[in-house]
Amino acid sequence: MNGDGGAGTAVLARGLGKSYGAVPAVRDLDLTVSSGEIFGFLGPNGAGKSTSIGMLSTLLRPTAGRAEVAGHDIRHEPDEVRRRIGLVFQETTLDVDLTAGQNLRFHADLYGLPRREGRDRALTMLDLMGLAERHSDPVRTFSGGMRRRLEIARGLMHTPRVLFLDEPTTGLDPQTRAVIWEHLHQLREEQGITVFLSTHHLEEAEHCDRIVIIDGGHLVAEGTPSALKAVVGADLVVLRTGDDDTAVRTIRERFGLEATPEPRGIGLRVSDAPGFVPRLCAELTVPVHSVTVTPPTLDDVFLHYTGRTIREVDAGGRGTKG
Ligand SMILES: Nc1ncnc2c1ncn2[C@@H]1O[C@H](COP(=O)(O)OP(=O)(O)OP(=O)(O)O)[C@@H](O)[C@H]1O
Repeated sequence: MNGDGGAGTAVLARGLGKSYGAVPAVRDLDLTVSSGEIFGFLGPNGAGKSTSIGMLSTLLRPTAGRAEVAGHDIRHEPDEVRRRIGLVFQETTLDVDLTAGQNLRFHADLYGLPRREGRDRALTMLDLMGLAERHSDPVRTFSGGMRRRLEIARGLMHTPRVLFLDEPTTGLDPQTRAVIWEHLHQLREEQGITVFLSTHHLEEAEHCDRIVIIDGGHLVAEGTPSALKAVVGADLVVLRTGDDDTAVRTIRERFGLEATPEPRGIGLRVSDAPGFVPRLCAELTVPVHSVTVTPPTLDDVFLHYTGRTIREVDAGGRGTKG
């Protein structure tokens, strides 16, 4: 290891940034990712996720700061970094006229793997990604999920220490996403590889050991998904009653809490919903048709730090705060 990250550090960034002309896309990024972690970059469209992965994978030149990946400096030792990383992009880069095995062997040739080693590694990686029996089939016959798994298999051909995945399950249905995640978890177990991914899917971020939340090029929060949600701390309780006005008044008078209108009733945030709901129901004098308790989500965390939800930002285009 060349820098101050230590032997167990896979990715280290200090003050890393990139501007496109006068437009800052990523600002002052500090990161430490441990070897073997599944680490996620969560943020809405335009937050700076692809730019960050581009810099760490040596495809984009930073305009500020420094970073090391697998122990090598991204600016001064880009070849050393490239040898040790795998990359899976948002857009497919497979040759659909070739078979799965040919796509992988082509990659092995690019990395100078001996023929036999390339063939063996291709079989092992196809097996790991659940594609062994499709080895000799042309990629044009593959579903979207199979293509994505094949791209991951290809990214692993040269035994990288860090695998970068830019939005690995975008455009795939929930069931296919779940299959890909099974394979990513298995990959980490069996190969001890560091997985570094970007996503704007909240469910995807939940799979990560640790995430950073990025917005407008800034890191706004960092931690395990559960620790981040614990900061928000409060469950959402939604009530559907026979008389919402009376219910709101009772909640204010008895508990000093302010319930607000929700799409399906009235809602309030409390830190211990399982303990609170029975007391609430005992105090209410109006009919209660339903009570729903929702623990905090990562979108609540995003809202907590930025004042907007990821869904809102994505729906409104490439917005940034302010
Ligand atoms: N080549 C470029 N030239 C100018 N501006 C760019 C370029 N690439 C990205 N940007 C801008 O930099 C900011 C960050 O973009 P980036 O693609 O890194 O975000 P992202 O979080 O990956 O979003 P997405 O998921 O939509 O790709 C955005 O405001 C974007 O418009």
